[in-house]
Order: sequence, then C-alpha cells, then structure tokens
Amino acid sequence: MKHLGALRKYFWKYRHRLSIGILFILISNYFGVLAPQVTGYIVDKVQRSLHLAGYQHPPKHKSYDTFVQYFIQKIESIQLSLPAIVAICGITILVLALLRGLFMFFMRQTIIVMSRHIEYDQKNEVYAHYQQLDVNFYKQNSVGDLMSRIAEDVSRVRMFTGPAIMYLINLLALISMTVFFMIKRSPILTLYVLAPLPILAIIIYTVNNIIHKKSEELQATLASLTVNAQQSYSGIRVIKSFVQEGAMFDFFERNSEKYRKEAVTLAKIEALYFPSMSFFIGLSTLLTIMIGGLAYINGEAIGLDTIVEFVIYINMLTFPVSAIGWTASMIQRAASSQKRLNEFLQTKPAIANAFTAEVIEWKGQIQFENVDFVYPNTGIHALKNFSLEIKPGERVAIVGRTGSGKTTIAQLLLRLYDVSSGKLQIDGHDIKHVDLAALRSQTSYVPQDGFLFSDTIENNISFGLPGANLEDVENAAQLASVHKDIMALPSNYQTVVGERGVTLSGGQKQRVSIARALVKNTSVLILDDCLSAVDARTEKEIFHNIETYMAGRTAIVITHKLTNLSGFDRIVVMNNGQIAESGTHSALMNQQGEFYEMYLKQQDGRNN
Ligand SMILES: Nc1ncnc2c1ncn2[C@@H]1O[C@H](COP(=O)(O)OP(=O)(O)OP(=O)(O)O)[C@@H](O)[C@H]1O
Repeated sequence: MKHLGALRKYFWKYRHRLSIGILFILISNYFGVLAPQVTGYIVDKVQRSLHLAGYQHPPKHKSYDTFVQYFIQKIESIQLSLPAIVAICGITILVLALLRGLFMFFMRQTIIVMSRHIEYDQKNEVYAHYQQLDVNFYKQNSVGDLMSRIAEDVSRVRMFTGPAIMYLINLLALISMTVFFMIKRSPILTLYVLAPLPILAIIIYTVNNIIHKKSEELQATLASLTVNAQQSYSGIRVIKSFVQEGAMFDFFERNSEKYRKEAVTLAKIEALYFPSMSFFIGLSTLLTIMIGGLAYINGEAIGLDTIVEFVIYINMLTFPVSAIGWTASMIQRAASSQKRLNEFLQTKPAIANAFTAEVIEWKGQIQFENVDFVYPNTGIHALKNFSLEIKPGERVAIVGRTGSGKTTIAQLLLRLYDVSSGKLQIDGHDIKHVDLAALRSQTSYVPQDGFLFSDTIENNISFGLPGANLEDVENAAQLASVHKDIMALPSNYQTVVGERGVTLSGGQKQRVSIARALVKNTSVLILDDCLSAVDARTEKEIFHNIETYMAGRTAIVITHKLTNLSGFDRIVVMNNGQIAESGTHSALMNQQGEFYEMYLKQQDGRNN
C-alpha cells in the first residue's frame, strides 16, 4: 500500500476535482438513505389510517432525518387524503432516486475523469523517463516488460485512482449513513441485522486473497503467452523457413492449456463469491423480518415501518458490500503495479548531463587515451588500453574481425556508455563534461541496424534534422545513392515504409538511414558497417558522393569491406579490443600484416 503514496502528487494536483467528487458521493448517498425513511413513513401512515385489525400503534418516532421530518410536517399540515399522501410520497421517492442518480453521474464525471487525467500524466511521466534512460537499461529489460509498464501497470493504477477510490468512498459514506439511521431507529435490531456482516467481510477478504493470488498466476501465464506470440510474429520468416510452425504451435498450445486450467480454477473460486454474498445479505434480511416481527408481535417499540426501512437499507448495502472484495483486489493490484512503476521511475540513468556540462562547438578532434571498456551487463572486456587520436577533418576507416570492438568505439563516442577507465576527449574536453544533446546533435551516426520508423521516407530522413525541407531530404538521399530507388517507389518520398507500408530491401534501408544521418550536416560522421547490404558498385558511388561532403569533416567508417578504402587518411585494424596496426592503405599493404592478409582473403573470396 505504501507504494501508492507516490500518487499523492497527482491527488494534490487534482485536489479540487477530488474534493468535489467526494462531495457528490456524499450528496448522492444522502438522497439514497432518505428514500427508505419516506417509504417507512407511508407504511406507518397507511397502517394508522386504515386502523388495521389488531394493529397496535407503536409510539410515533422522531428518528427521521431533518429533511424527511420537515417533509412529513408539511404534508400533515395540509390535511390531504390518504391516496394523495401516498402519491406525493411516491413522487418524492422517485425524485430522490433521480437526484441520487444525478449526483452519481456527477460523481463519475469528476472522479473517473480525474483518474483519466492522472493516467495521462502518469503515462507521460513514464514515457519521459524511458527517454532519459541509457542503452544499458534497455539491454537489461525486455521490450515486453517496458510496454507492459506503460500500458498495463498504468491502467491498473488508474483502476485505483478512479473506480476503486470512488467505490471505497461511496461504500464508507453509504455504510456510515445507513448505520447511523438504523441505530437511530433501533439499536438492538441494527445489532442483530448487521451481525452476519463481519463474517461476510472475513469471507470476502479470504476469497478475495485467493482470487488475487490466482489472477497473478494467470497474468504471468498470459504474459508468457503474449511474449511467445510476439516472437512468433516477429520471427515468422525464420519459423517458416525452418518449417517449425508445428513446434511453435505445440509450445503455444501447452502454454494455452496451462492458461485455460488456471482460468477455470479462478472462475470456480469467483463463482463462490456472489452466492456467499447473497446468502449473507439474505440472512440479514431474514433476521430483520424475524426479529423485527417478533418484537412487533410482542408489542415492543418496533413498527412495520421500521422493518420495511431496515429491509431496504440491507438491500442498499448489497452492492457496496459486494464491491469490498473487488475494491480491495483493485487496490492490491494497483499497489503492485505502482511498486513496479516506482522501481523503474527511481532508476537513475547511468549516462546523464554532468552539472558542469558545457555546450561546445565540436571541430571534430577525438582522443582515446588508454581506454578500457567493460560492458556492464555482460562483463565483456570490449576495449583494452585503447589509444587513438583523430584530427579534425581526418577520414579514418576502422576494420577488424567481428567482436573486435569497432562498434564499441562508436558507442563510446556517442556517449551511449561511459569508458570504464582511461580518458575520452573531444576537442580537448572530457566527453563526460560535454552537454549530451550538443554532443549527439553534432554527430551523424548510422548504426548497423538502420531502424526505420513506420512512416514516410521523407519523415524518416528528415528525422535527422527536424525542420528539414524536401530539398535537403533529396540532397541527402542523392548523397546516399538512394534517390533513384525512392523515385521508383509508388509515392516517391511520401511512400510509407515499415510495418504499415512498402518493405524496402536491406540495402535500400541502409541507404535511407545514411541519408537520415547526412541531412544533419554535422562536423563528425560515423558510419557503422552500414554498407554491408550494398553492392560494391553502389558502395563506391556512395563513397565518391560523400567524398566532397566529407571534406573538412571528421569521418569514422567502420566496415568489413576492405576494397574502396584507399581514399581514407588512415585505416585502423582492431583485434581483440586493441589496435593491431594502423596506417594508410598503401602502408598497410606494404607492411603485409593483418590488413594485408584480410584484404587478400577477401579478394580470393571474390575471385572464387
Ligand atoms: N551491448 C552489449 N552488451 C554486452 N556486450 C556487448 C554489447 N555489444 C557488444 N558486446 C560485446 O563486446 C565485444 C565487442 O563488440 P563490438 O560490437 O564492439 O564488436 P565489433 O567489432 O563491432 O563486431 P562486429 O564487426 O561483429 O559488429 C563483443 O565481444 C560483443 O559480444
């Protein structure tokens, strides 16, 4: 429960709405408890007027609410016939019911609407926090988990801030008002009639706890089913090509069967809930009639009107009391969801702007000095005592075997991670003291997996530079040698790509993501093996196109393709997190070392 304390700020923000909502709940219940009293009055009035045989008039009581008392005085002062009094009382009961309904409507309008506002604020808070967290956080948490926090957990919390709060306050208001009037009328009858309710409360609580536990298990099974289905859809091509549809289906069916069994058990337990409720409410009604009836026969101060009133009160309590378990379960669920949200919202991003962070105009100088880097989630030592200086405007190709640390260099330069030891400086500033947004906005980075959004090509490219016009976008596409491909698409730059639209080839995707980086027009360009799916001729064309573009800019090109590297100022060969050799293309070829060997192997591969 303490976890829900985090919602205080929202309740404070919407305190006016909440207070008005509570007022509406009180008013609607107030009108609710008046109706039984007016009914009791008619019963009493009819009995007294008809002088029923053997009816011993109990003394007139004055335990009505002030409003009802005033209403009775008014009616009795006008000397009306009995049918007229009955009709007026009937209309009054109808008006009270309408007023009750009207205020219930207002109550929902304020409290449920408030919960929707809180849900909106909370979703934005969670989303804003997601944006701040570093890549390591995303490595440690699955997409499904992140999605369920923003969707499911926030919705569960909304069930607390809206319906649960509303039913809880409604229940407290109704119970206290009815019990107040019942005690006022007959304390002893109240005691007998309410006696079964604590037993009912204990049963509800116990059954509810079991329901809660079972539904948690059910949720977990459902989550694993969903992840399984999600993976099947994402990996459908792999599943089909390996003819594994049957195996996937069996796996899904087994999980489904588990889900079915758990759901059936839950349904059986839930089936117990309402019958036991009805039993105890029925028992209370029975006790009212029996004990009240006996007291009446014995001539005690209990009239038929009191019995009628009590029966109505008891029935009014049915729904709110039956909602206790449901409300408690909603509160429990909301508390566990809020706990998950709190854990996540309290996660501090490992990479954040230092207090003293400076916005610099990056000229493109880069210096790694004895850098060691260990991936925090796996402990893999990706860079070892790595030193490299790149001058502004220098064009450096980084090559090497897979897993040798090339991408890691790019990730450190974008400060997606911080170095574990050693120094990384840009233009002589420690990268940790450079404003993050300034650093990243001055770097054009094309990652290996050039992810495209399900949007138009124009928007995908201009994403690199919000506010870029179509001319900028086309220029960037031309530099990335993808303009012709785009013009061949059905709606050119307005063609929607991704899930909702056209599927681009691997090479086209890579080139669109290169265009997205080039449109940024920054002093540093980092291409991370983003030409792997591009044929040699197009690759040559791209290098040629961006040669002039690169003039005066620092360019780091990570690649596995060793042809076309003669135009680079330097080639750095990585091996196991360290530089194996570095130099110009001709120097490395003359050296006949690792680069030379890799180059020859690649040439052999091509010729064979
Ligand atoms: N996000 C990560 N979390 C943990 N370990 C990682 C992560 N990324 C890379 N590694 C590990 O760090 C080492 C260096 O990886 P890196 O991606 O820098 O190599 P690379 O030279 O770019 O390889 P490739 O040419 O295959 O892209 C590898 O052993 C890899 O498994």
